[in-house]
Amino acid sequence: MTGAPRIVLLGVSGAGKTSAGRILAERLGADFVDADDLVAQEAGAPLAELVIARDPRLERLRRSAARRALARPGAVVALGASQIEDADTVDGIREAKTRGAFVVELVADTAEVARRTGLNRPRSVGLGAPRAMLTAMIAALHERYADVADSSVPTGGADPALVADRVLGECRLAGDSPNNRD
Ligand SMILES: Nc1ncnc2c1ncn2[C@@H]1O[C@H](COP(=O)(O)OP(=O)(O)O)[C@@H](O)[C@H]1O
Ligand SMILES: O=C(O)C1=C[C@@H](OP(=O)(O)O)[C@@H](O)[C@H](O)C1
Ligand SMILES: [Mg+2]
Repeated sequence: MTGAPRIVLLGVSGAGKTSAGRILAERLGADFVDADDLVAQEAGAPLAELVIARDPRLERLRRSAARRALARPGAVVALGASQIEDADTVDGIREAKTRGAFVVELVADTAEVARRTGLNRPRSVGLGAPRAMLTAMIAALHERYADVADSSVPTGGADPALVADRVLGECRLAGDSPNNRD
């Protein structure tokens, strides 16, 4: 088709974008591009290190990584959770949609995200109310994802392979035939 990714996955950290994205790409015989990996490659350092150090290059690196990922024809692309807060990246997602990309939000609730990311273990209360903050963060990001996504897929109680099936099902319902596209 037109130089756009086939599928763009959005969702909070722990929604399962990377896990389901790899499976989807394998099923479609497509490349999987995780924007976070492009950042790490470009910076020559693991992303977590850059985040913890509040590296001043991070915003620019993440923006350009999102643009490069969104320019990969036929790929399955995962963006980092908070990249939806960057206006240029949202423009890039909307442009990719006009070129044929199908955008899906993977949805996971607080309990699921907490379990998957290890935040459900006992921890210091000195941080305030991490569970309430996580819930608020998930709700705020969901508003933004929903604003650009063509579809959303629940991930609770479903393993990544089933999540990948559901994403493909949504593509087909929307009239897209990812297995048949070149
Ligand atoms: N559908 C799922 N069910 C249960 N655990 C999952 C699921 N998807 C991902 N996970 C687990 O949750 C964690 C975060 O998954 P990941 O794919 O890295 O999410 P994201 O890229 O959205 O942050 C990993 O430990 C992964 O094994
Ligand atoms: O966008 C974010 O806030 C981040 C998302 C994480 O990736 P996932 O969304 O794949 O978990 C990881 O890049 C980093 O810890 C920061
Ligand atoms: Mg990821």
